[in-house]
Amino acid sequence: MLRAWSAARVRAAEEAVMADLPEGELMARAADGLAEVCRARLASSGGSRVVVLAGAGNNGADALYAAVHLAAEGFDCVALQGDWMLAIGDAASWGASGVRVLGPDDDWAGALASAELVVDGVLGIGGRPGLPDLAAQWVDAIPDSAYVVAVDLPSGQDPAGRQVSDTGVFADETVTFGVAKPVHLLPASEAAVGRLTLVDIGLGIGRDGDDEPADVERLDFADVARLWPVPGAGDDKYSRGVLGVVAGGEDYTGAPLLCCTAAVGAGLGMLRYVGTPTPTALVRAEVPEAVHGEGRVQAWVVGPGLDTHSRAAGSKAQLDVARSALASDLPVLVDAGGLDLVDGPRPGPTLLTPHAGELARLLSRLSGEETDRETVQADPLGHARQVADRTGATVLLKGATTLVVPPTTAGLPVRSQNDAPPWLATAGAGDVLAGVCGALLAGGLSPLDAGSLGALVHGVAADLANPGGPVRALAVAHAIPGAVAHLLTR
Ligand SMILES: NC(=O)C1=CN([C@@H]2O[C@H](COP(=O)(O)OP(=O)(O)OC[C@H]3O[C@@H](n4cnc5c(N)ncnc54)[C@H](O)[C@@H]3O)[C@@H](O)[C@H]2O)[C@@H](O)CC1
Ligand SMILES: Nc1ncnc2c1ncn2[C@@H]1O[C@H](COP(=O)(O)OP(=O)(O)O)[C@@H](O)[C@H]1O
Ligand SMILES: [K+]
Repeated sequence: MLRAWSAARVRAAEEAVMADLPEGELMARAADGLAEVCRARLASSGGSRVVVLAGAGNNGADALYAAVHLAAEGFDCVALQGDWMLAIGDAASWGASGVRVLGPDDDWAGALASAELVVDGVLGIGGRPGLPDLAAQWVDAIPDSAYVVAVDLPSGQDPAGRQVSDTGVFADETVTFGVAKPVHLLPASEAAVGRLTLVDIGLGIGRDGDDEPADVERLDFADVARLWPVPGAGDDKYSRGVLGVVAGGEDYTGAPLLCCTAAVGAGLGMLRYVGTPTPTALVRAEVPEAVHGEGRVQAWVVGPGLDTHSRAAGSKAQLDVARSALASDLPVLVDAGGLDLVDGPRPGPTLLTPHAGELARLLSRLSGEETDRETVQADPLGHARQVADRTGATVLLKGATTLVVPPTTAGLPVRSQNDAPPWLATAGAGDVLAGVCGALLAGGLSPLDAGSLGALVHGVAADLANPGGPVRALAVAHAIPGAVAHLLTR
């Protein structure tokens, strides 16, 4: 599992460690690690010209110290300085160490034009989203052919990973110190990070065996084996978990098929389906494992393809089951149409699985203030958190990066999963996700684990279904059993 800590917690950890270290030791470790990565990238590309973008803070100092190492080894190192003082040293002192510093009136554009490696040390965890004007000009002038290494984080991006910035650096690689930060994992900024490389500087957080909750977590493949409910010899279908699915209607007949196919494929003890006549006939034909009608279950999925306003035959009875599931103290996953039935906290563990448009609609209704999809996408974490806090539910916000956000009072980390190819952005993929996560809830997982593990497996299944090419949702559903086996036995 990759874990990220907020800037405030990283600073506190740095201060604690620095109290026992000689002055400058932590920065020296950071600069050594950064120089090592730069050296390796230059060796593999055969490049020799390095340009450092030097900001006014310690981030700039890290980059400059790394450049001193590289200059001593014969690389041609130039640093760009704006109309600001440097945190450590000045043009003359860095020049004496082999790093030529160019100011705003020097030919910095010429230096950048021939750069083979650019080290972005404009802003680190002390940065606010956005860049000073001159730094934005530097970034615009970086040639496409240069390899861009961001120090700690891509400058201009929000260290907290909340706000999208349109003037930030987009790095090929980010070298971060001690532990990852939210900027590296959250959807507003992670696309700017590139390859993430961690350099150990001896911070007291994030060590193996340290179970202090992080701020943001990302499950990796090893976590599947740790968390997936694998049956033992003593299990039977009831002990493994029964999932009730209330989905579909006379209009949307495909969603329940996708959801039920994925749920049984994820390894359920049993599935009970509650629908109107047409999807019921389809589920009977296509998912012979399912039993029909209400009965005892360990968890519910309510909502894929559900039209809460339908007056078609069977709709009222189906809706009554949906409402009683929501009123029960069982775990419930609420998706799509089912989200219209959510008006506040409910008794049992709850996982809401909206996409950005559904989240905006739900939040507008709950708060009485109109919010739209674009507003949600500009701060996905903040809006998911608002819905989590208003409902007491864990909110899984779907997207290229899927967030799983518990309510603040739970004191749990946010999970952020980025396992899916963009091909997964296809109709019905959300119904498949609901089935997988529902199966995990029925297997006894918490909403946080079920949501994040389900998103990971869903993404891997999309890849395995047709590596590198298009996938339809049904193919993703059919790929779930293979994806689980692949991840459990790798
Ligand atoms: N604390 C330490 O001893 C260590 C810090 N390290 C480095 O230090 C960095 C943090 O250093 P700092 O706290 O100096 O922070 P930064 O280097 O991020 O610089 C922050 C400065 O930039 C200004 N600023 C912030 N956002 C701006 C914007 N959008 N436009 C213009 N100016 C802006 C701030 O007012 C502040 O003066 C880390 O990211 C890391 O690179 C490492 O050397 C490891 C050890
Ligand atoms: N660009 C993308 N890259 C990877 N996965 C994506 C991308 N866009 C959407 N997804 C995933 O595809 C699925 C789409 O679900 P959803 O929007 O509910 O569709 P539907 O309602 O048609 O089933 C979600 O799991 C989401 O995380
Ligand atoms: K930086």
